[in-house]
Amino acid sequence: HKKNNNPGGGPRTYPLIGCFVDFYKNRNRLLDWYTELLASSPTQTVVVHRLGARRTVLTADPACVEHILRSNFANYPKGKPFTEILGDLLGRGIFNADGQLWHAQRKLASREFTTRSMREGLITELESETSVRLLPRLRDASVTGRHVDVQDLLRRFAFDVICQVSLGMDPRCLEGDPSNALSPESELARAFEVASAISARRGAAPVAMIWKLKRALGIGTERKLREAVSLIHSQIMELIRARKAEMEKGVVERSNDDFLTRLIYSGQNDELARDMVISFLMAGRDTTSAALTWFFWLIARHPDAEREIVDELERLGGRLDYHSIKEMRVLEACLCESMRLFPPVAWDSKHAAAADVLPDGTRVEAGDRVTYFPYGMGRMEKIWGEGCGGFDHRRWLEADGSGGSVAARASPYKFPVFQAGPRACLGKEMAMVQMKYVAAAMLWDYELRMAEEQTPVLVPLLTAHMAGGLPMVVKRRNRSGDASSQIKK
Ligand code: HEM
Repeated sequence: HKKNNNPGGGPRTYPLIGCFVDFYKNRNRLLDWYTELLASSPTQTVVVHRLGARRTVLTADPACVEHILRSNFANYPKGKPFTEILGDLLGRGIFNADGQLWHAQRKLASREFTTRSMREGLITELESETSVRLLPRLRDASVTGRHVDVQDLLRRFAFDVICQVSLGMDPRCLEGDPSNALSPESELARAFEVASAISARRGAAPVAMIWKLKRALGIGTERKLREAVSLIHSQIMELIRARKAEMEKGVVERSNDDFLTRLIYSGQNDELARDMVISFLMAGRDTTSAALTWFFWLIARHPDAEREIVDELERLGGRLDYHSIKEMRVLEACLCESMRLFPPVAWDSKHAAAADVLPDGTRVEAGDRVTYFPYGMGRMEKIWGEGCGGFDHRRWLEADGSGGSVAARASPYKFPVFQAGPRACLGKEMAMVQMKYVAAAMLWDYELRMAEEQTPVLVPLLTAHMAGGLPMVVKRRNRSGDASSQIKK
């Protein structure tokens, strides 16, 4: 049932029925199955036709990825099939917009990400969230011996931070006992959880008609989605109203660190401001926590790499200021290596506006879904060499000497975990700073080991979720010549 219908050495095509059977057989290991298909394709691209589903071109070829994301960017918008799926939650926000609407928001948001106040606001927020909430949790666990679900901890942490940075509001997800009821603010976190999980399931549904029908009838998961979205909308609108009132009273400064306040000052209409911050929350919420969850799992299995990270932190005097964070090269290499193997966004799709031919000869038809696949690319021997399925952070350090960023060392088209080209992730620098800060703070004081030997399963929801969480045992670290275990700021 598999035929190479491109005698010039182009990609294999997987036609209707055979593929459907294979798809069903591999439904619980789709990422690895697609990786195998791509590795055996002559050009690391495959075309998948599945009964009832849109024709999909899936590629792990850096030249094709560059073509889609940069050279012929205009032909590969997200497209209606994508924006429809997330539209109820994200509205017209940057994450879900194409064309002029996207371009205008991109310009506005890019300015925000380069401001010093954003950077300073982030570091201040990381300092307090880490010292007041995160580290005390680990200290308790090290004393009581209770296991900690590191994935849950990191997700709560990330939600608190992104809400502070984007909304100037603290949902207190990581506060108090984890078994306690959520604060009213973190009802927002729960609503986001529900809305993004149901939206992700819409994307994975074999036939779009079914969720559309359920939406029209207002039943089942679609009703839950509508309720969650309505809670998110009303909480953020309420926040906008309150912020405006504070502004009128002169209680809030124009230079406030959060994105929402600056959007209001710039004269955005309320609905667009709401949609923009929702996109930021979506983009910044589960991505860093997904990356760090897989990082901690890998590091627990590679004590040599962990030792090198801690040695580097000791050389930097345990400092966590912006400058020291930039200097953490071994840590950055370990983070890049774990994102190579477990990218937070495992795959990402565009929809072709017009017919096209990719650099490897694959023909694209108008309306095709065209997907680049960071998960498969990280495991392609043609890209990373033999044995690339294993963790080896040194591959990122070998070319060192330039003093530049470790992450910048691989072409973004070969390592598109933050996407690449005009629509590349706006939060990349912020994410790297945050992940380095959190990993350094945790590893400086604590050793984290698996509570039980497990081979975790990656569930590619909107981000790479670890099924069942990551239960870990926490032990206080004995550092060489350790006088003080406090983080210096
Ligand atoms: C490890 C962490 C992160 C990873 C791997 C990551 C990855 C990505 C990817 C793959 C995209 C493209 C998605 C698409 O177009 O479908 C994206 C877009 C975006 N990311 Fe990130 N991201 C991370 C963290 C963040 C953070 C912390 C923020 C801050 C709010 C952020 C803000 C954005 C924004 C605003 C976009 C939309 C850009 C546009 O459409 O022009 N990201 N990110």
